[in-house]
Amino acid sequence: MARIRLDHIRHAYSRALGDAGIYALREVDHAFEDGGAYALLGPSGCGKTTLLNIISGLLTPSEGHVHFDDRDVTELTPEARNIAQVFQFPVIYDTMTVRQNLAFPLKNRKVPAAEIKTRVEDMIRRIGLEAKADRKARGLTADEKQKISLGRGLVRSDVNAILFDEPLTVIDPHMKWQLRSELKQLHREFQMTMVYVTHDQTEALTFADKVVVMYDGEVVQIGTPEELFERPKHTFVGYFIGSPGMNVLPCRMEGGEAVVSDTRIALPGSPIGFHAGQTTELGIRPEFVEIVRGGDGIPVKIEKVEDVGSERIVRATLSGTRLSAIVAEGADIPADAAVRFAPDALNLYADSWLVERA
Ligand SMILES: Nc1ncnc2c1ncn2[C@@H]1O[C@H](COP(=O)(O)OP(=O)(O)OP(=O)(O)O)[C@@H](O)[C@H]1O
Repeated sequence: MARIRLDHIRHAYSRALGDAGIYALREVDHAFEDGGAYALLGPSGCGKTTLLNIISGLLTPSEGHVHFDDRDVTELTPEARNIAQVFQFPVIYDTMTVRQNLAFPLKNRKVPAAEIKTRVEDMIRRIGLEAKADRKARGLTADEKQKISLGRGLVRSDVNAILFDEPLTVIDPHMKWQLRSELKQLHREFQMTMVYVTHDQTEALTFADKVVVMYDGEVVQIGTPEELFERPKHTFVGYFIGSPGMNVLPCRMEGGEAVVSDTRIALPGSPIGFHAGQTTELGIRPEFVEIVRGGDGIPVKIEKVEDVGSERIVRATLSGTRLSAIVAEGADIPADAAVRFAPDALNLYADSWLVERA
């Protein structure tokens, strides 16, 4: 396994696009530590696949360098980089059996026969295909074929990293959870460097120790699921992670306090590093918005209340800005409602970036 360092990577898909300033990756400067489980998370088109293909060697970046440990691999082919890759759709040999498919990458690398047998049998069990081990892949379902693909990626122990590009898209929803747990287990046992691309936050947050959130060709935050939830570095992260996402309320700053709709809100600590002229916003997660009687907080207009199991989501507007609150089932929602915010859960943003506090 290896530490993967992306050194000032930029990528445009053609010279003309680059000349026009259209970059699929605008600037990525980041390291994936050896043995880490990372998810690359972001909306469609933000550059996740581009970044993954630059790591694997399917693409050469327009600018910057890729290092595996101390070695510059920017110009090396995927084979020479010794990477295992699992794509969205199965990449397997249809005429081989499940067992042969799994053994193939090991035979290719001249692994001793006894070791191949042990590894292949272990992998067959992990992907739950014991009953079909001697069946040709051709007759299997899309779901089962993708499990073989996953198995082929995971069966080798000598790879520098394993890269997954939305690998569970074709998997039946009830199997997704099981396979994700299996991946996590394998990571715990063998500490492989894994990079997992997804646009699904549940998938990212349950798989990864560190989530790399991408937006518009850039990495906007790298953090643990808790860090992304509690201190989103960019309003996009707050909005994208969580359900519903973080509320973002326009505010103006006066004497160190935020003013939202004529109500002054004291912020914990003193904001540092922002200056007058920047657009300021307050971020607050719906979990930390309390619904109170009018007069006890900032007045809001309740638009809708949704029941979601043991809690309710209150959709409201505050001076025209949409705001959500999560309240307990059976909690009082007065007609003349107002909101209060948990002070420690407030984050201030300037031009969409988190303002640190002293
Ligand atoms: N071969 C290509 N030629 C030109 N532009 C491309 C090419 N492949 C991707 N792009 C563009 O590069 C940007 C990033 O695409 P990329 O596929 O990396 O995003 P993504 O985050 O993986 O999206 P998705 O989740 O939809 O796969 C997009 O604007 C896309 O249209």
